[in-house]
Amino acid sequence: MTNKLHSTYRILDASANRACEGIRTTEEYARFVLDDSQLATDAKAIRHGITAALSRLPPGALLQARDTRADVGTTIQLPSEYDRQTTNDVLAAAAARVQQSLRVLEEYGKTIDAQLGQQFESLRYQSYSLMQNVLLQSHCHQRVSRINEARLYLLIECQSDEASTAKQIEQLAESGVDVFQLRDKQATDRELYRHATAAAAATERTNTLLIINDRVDIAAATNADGVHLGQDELPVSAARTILGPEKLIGLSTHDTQQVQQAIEQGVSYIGCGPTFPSTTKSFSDFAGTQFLSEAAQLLEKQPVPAFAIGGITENNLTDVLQTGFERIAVSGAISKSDAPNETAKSLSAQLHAVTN
Ligand SMILES: Cc1ncc(COP(=O)(O)OP(=O)(O)O)c(N)n1
Ligand SMILES: Cc1ncsc1CCOP(=O)(O)O
Ligand SMILES: [Mg+2]
Repeated sequence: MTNKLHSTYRILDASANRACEGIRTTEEYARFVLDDSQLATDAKAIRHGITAALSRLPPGALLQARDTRADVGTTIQLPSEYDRQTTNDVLAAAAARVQQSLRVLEEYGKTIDAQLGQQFESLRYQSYSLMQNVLLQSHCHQRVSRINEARLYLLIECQSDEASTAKQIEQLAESGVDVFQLRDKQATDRELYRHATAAAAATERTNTLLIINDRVDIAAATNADGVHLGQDELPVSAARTILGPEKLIGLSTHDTQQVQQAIEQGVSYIGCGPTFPSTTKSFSDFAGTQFLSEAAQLLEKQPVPAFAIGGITENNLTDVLQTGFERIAVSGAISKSDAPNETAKSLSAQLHAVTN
C-alpha cells in the first residue's frame, strides 16, 4: 500500500468512527430522552449506511491502517470538549461531529472512488434531516417539560422599550417566574412583534418560557414558545396548523366541560378561572375556587398542566392551593406590587413548598 493510500485509510477509519459515535449518541438521545422510535430507527439506518459504504473498500483495509499510538491527534484536547452541562449540549456536540466527519469521509472518499464520495454525500444529507428532526423534537420536548415543571406564570405588558421588556423578564425569571405571557391589547402589531422578539431572547437566556396572548401570528413569527387562546379566539386545531407540532398552545377554561374539551383538543396547558376579582381585568361571572376543585379532580385522571388565574395574590394563594391546584398565573399581584421581585420570590417559594 502506498503511503498516500495508507494516510487516506487512516483518515477514513478515524472519521467513520467519529461519525458512528456521533450518530450513536444521537440515537440514544432519540431513544431515551425523546422516546421516539422513528428517529432512533433513522439514526440506526445512517450508521448502517456508513458501514455499507465502507464495505466498498478492500476487507480489513481500515483496521490494518489504524495506528492509534502513532496518532498525534489523540492528545489534542480543547476545554470545550469537557463542557457538557445537559443532554442537549451532548446532542449539539454530536450533531457537529457527525456533519464534520461525514464531510471528511465524502471528500477523502472521492479520492478513492467517486461512488464512495457520493454515498457519503447522501449520508451527510440524511444526517442533516435527522439532526433537524431530533433538534426540533428536542425543543418541543424541552417546552413540554418546562410547562410541566412550571409553577409561577406571569402576564406582562410591553414596557417602554424592548430592552426594558427583556430586563423585566430577566429580573423576574431570577425571582422565580417560570413562564411569561406577553399580553398587551394596546400595542400595535409592530410593537408587539418587536417586544415579543426581545422577550423571546430573554426567556431563552433565562431558561423560561414565552407565550404570546391571543396572537398566533406573532407566536409563529418570533421565537416564542407558544400562544395562549381564549374560548372565542382561533380554534386550537387552527392554531396548531399555523404553529406546527413544536410550539405550546394554552387555552382558557371557565367550567369543567371546557376543561374536558381542552384535554380532548390536545392543548399543552390550560388556564382556569377567573378565580377572584381581578385588578387588571373586569368580570361579571367568577368560576371561583369551586371550579378549581372540580377541575383538579378531572385533571387527576387526565393530567394536563393547569394554571389557576384571576385575582390571585399572596393573601389568597392558600385558598387556591387547597383546591389541589399547584400552578398559578398572575398579573396584578406582581406588576402592581411595590416590590415585584420580592412578591415573585414569595409566590414561587409557596408554590414550590407544596410540591417539594
Ligand atoms: C394563563 C392564562 N389563562 C387565561 C387567560 C385569559 O385568556 P382570554 O380568556 O383569552 O382573555 P384575554 O387574556 O385575551 O383577555 C390568559 N390570558 N392566560
Ligand atoms: C387575563 C386574565 N384572565 C383572567 S384574570 C386575567 C388577568 C390577570 O390576572 P390578575 O391580574 O387578576 O392576576
Ligand atoms: Mg384572549
